[in-house]
Amino acid sequence: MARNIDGTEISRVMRAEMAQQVADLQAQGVTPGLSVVLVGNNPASQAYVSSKTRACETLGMKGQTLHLPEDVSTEDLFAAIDRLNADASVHGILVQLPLPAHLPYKAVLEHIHPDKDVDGFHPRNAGLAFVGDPRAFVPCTPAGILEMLRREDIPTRGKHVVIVGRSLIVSKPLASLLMAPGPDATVTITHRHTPDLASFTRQADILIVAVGKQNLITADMVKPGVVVIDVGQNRVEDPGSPRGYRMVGDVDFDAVSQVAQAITPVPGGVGPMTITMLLANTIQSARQALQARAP
Ligand SMILES: Nc1nc2c(c(=O)[nH]1)N[C@@H](CN(C=O)c1ccc(C(=O)N[C@@H](CCC(=O)O)C(=O)O)cc1)CN2
Repeated sequence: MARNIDGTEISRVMRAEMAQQVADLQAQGVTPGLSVVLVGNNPASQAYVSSKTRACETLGMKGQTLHLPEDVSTEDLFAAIDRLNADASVHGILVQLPLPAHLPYKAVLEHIHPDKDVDGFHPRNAGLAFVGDPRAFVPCTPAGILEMLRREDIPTRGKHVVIVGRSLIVSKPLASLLMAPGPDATVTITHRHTPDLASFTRQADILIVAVGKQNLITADMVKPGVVVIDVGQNRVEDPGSPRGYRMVGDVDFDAVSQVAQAITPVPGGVGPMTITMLLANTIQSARQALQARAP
């Protein structure tokens, strides 16, 4: 039976460490500030955004939401981002995704000043992360997965990591981080056009699944002793639960737990780590702003 990798508990420990880092910055006259831009009324996005600003406040950071209407124009959104780019009290800016279809999301993400891009989605940060430059803001979900593996003493050196999914915000940065010196993993990326997916997933020492499809990975698709990281966030109707739905990942958790060595649950695995790493990136940004101010 697999042991659970508890992202909520790892986050609790990390956030306690970060509260001290925030206090140290405040003693030097800087309170790390995060601004989250939310466009429209997507209920899941609203929930994630309020988790982010609440988490900031719990640590003594400033967390604010800029809520714009669903039909905001690209020009008005750019103008709002410009104001945040110019505001010295704002160290981190993020635009909550997904955006309404009329907005050009890549151009929007590129509009955020790279020094405040705590999501790490700006091409400058993606490039810096790709070449292993420590100034890069690393996207929060990949950074959180690496931190979980490190804190759980799960070795990556020489291990075969198979990633299912090829997204720009999770899989691609994760692959480059894992194959870098330090983690030293051998990485395979698979995606929807990979024939015979199971022939790849069965080779994995560490299997990372980031697709958004419930029960994509079943017990017969993994080898005994694998470590499974489930990035999926899928809503399943459940009239018996208080919200009328529950969250599940991409992995058939109960069945795969019988075979795996360790596994992240959904909820309570990768999700909380995403927000924790966002706090870490905002603190890093505030520190860099302070250093830039020094004579
Ligand atoms: N600008 C961004 N947009 C989006 C990102 C992102 O990193 N930056 N990621 C996702 C959403 N997301 C954060 O924004 C996020 C998703 C899920 C969780 C989480 O903790 N999930 C819980 C379950 C939630 C529930 O029960 O409703 C869990 O897994 O325990 C955190 C953050 C897309 N957009």
